Amino acid sequence: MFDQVAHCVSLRLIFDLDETLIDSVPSLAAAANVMLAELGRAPVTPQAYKAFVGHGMLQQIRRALLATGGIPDQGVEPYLARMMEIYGADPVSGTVIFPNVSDTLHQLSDVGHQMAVCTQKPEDQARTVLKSLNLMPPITGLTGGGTLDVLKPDPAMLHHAATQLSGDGQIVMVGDRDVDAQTAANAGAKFILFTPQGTQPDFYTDGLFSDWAHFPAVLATVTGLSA
Ligand SMILES: O=C(O)COP(=O)(O)O
Repeated sequence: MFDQVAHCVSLRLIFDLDETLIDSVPSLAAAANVMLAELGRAPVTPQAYKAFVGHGMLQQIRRALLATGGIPDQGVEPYLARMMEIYGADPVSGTVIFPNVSDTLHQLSDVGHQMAVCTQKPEDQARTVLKSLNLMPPITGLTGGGTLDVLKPDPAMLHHAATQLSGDGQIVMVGDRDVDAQTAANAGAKFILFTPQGTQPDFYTDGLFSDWAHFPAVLATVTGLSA
């Protein structure tokens, strides 16, 4: 399968992190539930928490508070700070890498493609997770929450991630949700959707896959490299 991309110019592949390369929802939900318990709130299930993810930690906590009784008088900020303390102390336990991610990324790197992550997750937390899962390298660039003063879908996030990689190879963004697709569209980049359940999206995508072992073939088709 890698023969399809073995003789091509170097692509710049920009990956979303949460729910694209890793399933971090159990660890995020566990940390949020510690914070919610301190506030006297009921816990949220990982399944419910999944819907809160995608727009950064501030939105996660805002949504968790709204779902469990509303925003307290103090506002979201103190609870965001507490979540950053709890989750930031250990963003690794309970987080798993999706099947075939590691092999696929190493093999894409071996044939010359360059890779960076573009995530809403705070940059230091993302770096800790990527290093602990032995994904950095082959991933060499990282743009996260706090790297810039904007988040996805601002195209500056994707541009920043791409400029961390050398060369001017075609940029392809890979993510799991609409905000990633919108980021790619705003930056004029191709977008490939990771959809582990095989769900059809209601937004535009240049390609999609549900198993990372199939990603190189989809990438080859989307970029025209299989021709
Ligand atoms: O922090 C989040 O809400 C999601 O981060 P992501 O951009 O890696 O999906």
